[in-house]
Amino acid sequence: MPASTKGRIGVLLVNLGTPDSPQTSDVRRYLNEFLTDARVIDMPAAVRYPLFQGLIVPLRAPKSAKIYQQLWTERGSPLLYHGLDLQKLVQEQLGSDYLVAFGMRYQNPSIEKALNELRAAAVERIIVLPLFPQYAAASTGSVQEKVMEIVSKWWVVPSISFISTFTNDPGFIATIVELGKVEMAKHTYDHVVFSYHGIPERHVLKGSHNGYCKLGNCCNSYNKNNRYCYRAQCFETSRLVAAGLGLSPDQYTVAFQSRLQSRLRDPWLQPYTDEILKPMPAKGIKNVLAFSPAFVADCLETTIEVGEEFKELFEEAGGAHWQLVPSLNSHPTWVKAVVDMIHRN
Ligand SMILES: C=CC1=C(C)c2cc3[nH]c(cc4nc(cc5[nH]c(cc1n2)c(C)c5CCC(=O)O)C(CCC(=O)O)=C4C)c(C)c3C=C
Ligand SMILES: [Fe+2]
Ligand SMILES: [Fe+2]
Repeated sequence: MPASTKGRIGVLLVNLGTPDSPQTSDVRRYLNEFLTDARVIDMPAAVRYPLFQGLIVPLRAPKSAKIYQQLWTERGSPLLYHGLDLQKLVQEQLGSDYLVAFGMRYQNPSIEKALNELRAAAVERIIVLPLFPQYAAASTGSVQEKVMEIVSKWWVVPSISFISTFTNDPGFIATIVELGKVEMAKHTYDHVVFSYHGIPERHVLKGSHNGYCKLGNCCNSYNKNNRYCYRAQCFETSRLVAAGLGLSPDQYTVAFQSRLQSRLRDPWLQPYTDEILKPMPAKGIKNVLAFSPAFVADCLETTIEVGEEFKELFEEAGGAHWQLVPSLNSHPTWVKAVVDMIHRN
């Protein structure tokens, strides 16, 4: 019998990143790394570095640090500890044929450290799962570029595969539906808002396959031509979750948050969440259930922006009840969905 070359399969789970602490200096270091990434700020380096490292980050870091201080817990940043919990639970379910590592695109634990753990274990191949349900060049694409940059320097490069989108993954959708039903059992809602992290419209158009995507009705169906169109993916996730919750199209709105547009004067995906929620109470929509399906773990953009800032705006406009549905975090249905995605790969 020839000797078997079969080894463990490496799994790399990656999320975006977070500062090491909520102190301004750590937030500045994190934002400097994040906002000088050419996939996030797609300007020439000669403009990007002076504008962001020299001007925007120094102004933003103290304000962001205050928000991170609100978000921080005894276990640190939620994005980090939920990622580590997910890693542990997925490892337990996959068993010893697999080795699961966790890394962050920006700051710590770094992707390089996580990949080195897999390399030290001589894994047979590596499956990379960026924890962004909808593909965007600024999130998934950036993780892919970083992974390829690191492994391209290894003398021996094992087989590597990427799970680039899971926007319509049945287990992912089922978990959001389950979490939504828990909230709907506690309260009656007039309307549902799906609020996604925004990106500049330009980013969507740059990824348009043969000019298929024009930011119009083209994104209303999800097909082979717009598989990686961020806008079409956000609509697809929303449609599937709405179907799971038994909502008709007039019972929900898809919107986009977290724009940097005011400073860069660049249109981002619309409508903007903070703008659509203000007129709702005057139209009789007083109770809103909000989902954040671009994030698999609670973070600054969910807990603070959707859970607190939008709630405040909605109540100021006359709304009675604004409720954020928690993220998937380490929900058992989500852990199983990740395990299933790995097995299918
Ligand atoms: C869901 C995927 C994400 C995409 C796409 C994305 C694009 C993108 N983001 C910025 C600017 C900022 N994002 C910030 C925080 C942040 N972004 C994501 C995810 C995506 N970003 C997450 C998960 C988080 C939260 C991190 C946490 O620790 O909780 C921030 C920092 C927060 C702040 O200072 O307000 C900025 C800035 C751009 C410009 C962009 C695409 C072009
Ligand atoms: Fe972001
Ligand atoms: Fe599109």
